[in-house]
Amino acid sequence: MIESNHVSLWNRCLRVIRDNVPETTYNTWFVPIVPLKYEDNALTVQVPSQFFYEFLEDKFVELLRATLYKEIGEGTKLMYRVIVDNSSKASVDLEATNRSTAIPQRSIIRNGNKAPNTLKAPSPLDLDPQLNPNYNFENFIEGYSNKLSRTAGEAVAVSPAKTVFNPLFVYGPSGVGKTHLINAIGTRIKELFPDKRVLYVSAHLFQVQYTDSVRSNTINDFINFYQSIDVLIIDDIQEFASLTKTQNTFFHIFNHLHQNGKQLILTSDRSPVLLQGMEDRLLTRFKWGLTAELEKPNVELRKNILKNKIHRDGLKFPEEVITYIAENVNESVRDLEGIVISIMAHSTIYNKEIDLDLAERIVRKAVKCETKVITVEDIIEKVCKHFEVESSALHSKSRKREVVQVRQLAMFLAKKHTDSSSSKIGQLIGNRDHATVLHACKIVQGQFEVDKSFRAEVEEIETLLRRK
Ligand SMILES: Nc1ncnc2c1ncn2[C@@H]1O[C@H](COP(=O)(O)OP(=O)(O)OP(=O)(O)O)[C@@H](O)[C@H]1O
Repeated sequence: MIESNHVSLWNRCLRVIRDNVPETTYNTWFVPIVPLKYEDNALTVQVPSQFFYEFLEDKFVELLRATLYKEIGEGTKLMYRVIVDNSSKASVDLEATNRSTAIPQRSIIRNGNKAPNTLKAPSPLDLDPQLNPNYNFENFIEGYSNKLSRTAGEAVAVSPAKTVFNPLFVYGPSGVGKTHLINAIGTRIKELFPDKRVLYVSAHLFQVQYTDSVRSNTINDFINFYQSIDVLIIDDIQEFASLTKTQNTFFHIFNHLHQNGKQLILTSDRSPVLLQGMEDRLLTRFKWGLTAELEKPNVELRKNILKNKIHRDGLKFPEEVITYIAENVNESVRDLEGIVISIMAHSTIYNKEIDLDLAERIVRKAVKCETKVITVEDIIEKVCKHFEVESSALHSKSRKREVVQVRQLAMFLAKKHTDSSSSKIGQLIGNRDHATVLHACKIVQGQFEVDKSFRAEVEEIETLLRRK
């Protein structure tokens, strides 16, 4: 077999494949494959993304193997060149059917995000920063909801510990990109300053390491190790809540690093004001630098994130499908990504075009099964618990300010999250009439618009309401 005819070999294979899979599957998964070479009994093909490669390996490995054996010869190997970065066209080569061992190292780095196995300070080049390189600034799409955090993050990345953003405290609900952003900052710092000792660690892992070090009597090593870091990135700091000893140790590490001109980057699912169970001296320090909120992305940002993801994965979705998903999947970016994968899988397995109909069915199912039905009773319970007011007070005639405010908030949330009419809501909350409910909604809406910390409190209650 002459080596230059890889294109004609692949075309022969395509003819066989076309006869064996539905048309949409063929167009989606096989047309974008580009044959690159045939050498040493191996055909190398280029695929547009890691996702693409994994999908082929998962669903069509047998078909591909049988086709290659038939058209090219027994034992022919299939090699993939997987594009991992669309802009630079960076790629990795992988062998077919060897996925578990062949996945590029960069994509499994995070799975091995284990405790540094030596808590003695290794040199910067030996220290694995535990960053996820797939989370970088290039693929962190900017929008109104993340502009402040992103801009501050870029400033910190260029001049770690030299800006006033120290610590940089990023907070926001689940799935809005906190982990992505802080990894992007760490990765950029490592690119600009390879000698800096950068470390990403989840608060959970920090806590586990701390407990281990107490148990094994190596607490000094633990502290020394963390005090040797130049840029310490801790994710989900809210997990330290109520862990007094961990907080105490972290307090000393924080002070040491801050005093010695090192950068701290922290994330939390809520703002410092709402971090209950955290020592005041830590909370004060969290506010020394910049406290930046990552809000839920708006429709426009969701659309851009979707487009970017679809493009990076080498896929094609009609514009109206993208718009539909962006408008209807609005909780977290993670949900958007799940929907894309689901649509691709359905389209392939059931041989359906990717169209509005398919998207609607999948989104409806996903959104429905994740949405908990919220009742007026749930709302009363959560609101009363949050503000430490007896629910009996809500139903009483009390006109005490704090009771009135809690009652009004419960009415507002009931109007927003249930299908009950204003009269029904009034009846269930303090036996009031519908005009009182409408008035309450207006008052709360007004406060919601001007008072950021009130808004944060309400959002926290809403998160609890949605949780199953
Ligand atoms: N602006 C963005 N651009 C591109 N991708 C984004 C953006 N925001 C979030 N994502 C993607 O959404 C997914 C969830 O983001 P991430 O894990 O950073 O959220 P999080 O806020 O840390 O959530 P959690 O608190 O649950 O850990 C990731 O795959 C991330 O890449």
